[in-house]
Amino acid sequence: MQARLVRSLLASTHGVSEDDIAIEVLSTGGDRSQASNASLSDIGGKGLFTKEIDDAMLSGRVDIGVHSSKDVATRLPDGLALVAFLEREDVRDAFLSVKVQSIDHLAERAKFGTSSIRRAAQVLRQRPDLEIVPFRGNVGTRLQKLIDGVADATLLAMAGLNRLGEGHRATGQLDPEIFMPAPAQGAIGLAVRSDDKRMAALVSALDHAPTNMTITGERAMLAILDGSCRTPVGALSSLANGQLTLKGQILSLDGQTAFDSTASGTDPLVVGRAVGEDLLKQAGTEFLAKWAQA
Ligand SMILES: NCc1[nH]cc(CCC(=O)O)c1CC(=O)O
Repeated sequence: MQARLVRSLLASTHGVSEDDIAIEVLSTGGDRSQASNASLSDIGGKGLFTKEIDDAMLSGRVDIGVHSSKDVATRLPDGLALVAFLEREDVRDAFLSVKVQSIDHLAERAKFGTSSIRRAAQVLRQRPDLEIVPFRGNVGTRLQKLIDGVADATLLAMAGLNRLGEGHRATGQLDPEIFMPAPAQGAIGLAVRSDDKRMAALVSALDHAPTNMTITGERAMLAILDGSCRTPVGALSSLANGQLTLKGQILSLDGQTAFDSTASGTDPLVVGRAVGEDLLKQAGTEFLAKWAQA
């Protein structure tokens, strides 16, 4: 579990005992709605996986929020701040099937299980014939659904599988240039109360600077798109010589139309905003209105 990793890093970095750091496990709306067939954006979108943790932080019950960065809204509730990111894991999505080795090998009109509008659009872009079926639940439930034939294949974040020790369940990994990961996928983010300087200092010591740069860029891109765009979004970052190169993509829900943009630079906020603005400009208001999630 990711909170245990954070506790062990905090203890070793600051020379304190793990026993002095208590873990409070809070179930969020996103965890509870796992049996539902609704897509995440139907249930409550961003904030769904963080609300209970945000509330516990604001009330002072907990001091550090441990999140999957991709589940954290681009604007945190007032009084909270993301101050550190652990080294990013594998950013790719994994392909899982008990029948075939890759998307290309799926039979005509096979059932593809995903409740993610990004994954559905990306899959349909490659294979418009496939039937997308809602697919939720924990990893074990999803694997059982594949065995039961509820779907012929699905996609999951490689990072999530690895953290559960289930990386071997992946049939393969998707090319992230084609199946662009969700912005901020694969990185654990740590939040503190904005006025808690002491906790911010303790937590910031765990920050992995290159990860911080890529996540900051991707979240800046998403912040631009969030306001005016409810279509699927993908992002892919790379770092070289202190320069961030960020590729972004937005897609129509049916995957038939996609817009891509790339920018590079040393300031991730500038790079991220540039990619976001360019995507909005390319897509135009008509596209954005047509493919807005209801
Ligand atoms: N939407 C749920 C969610 N939030 C973060 C991860 C994976 C771990 C990560 O990206 O850090 C997942 C599961 C998935 O997309 O397969």
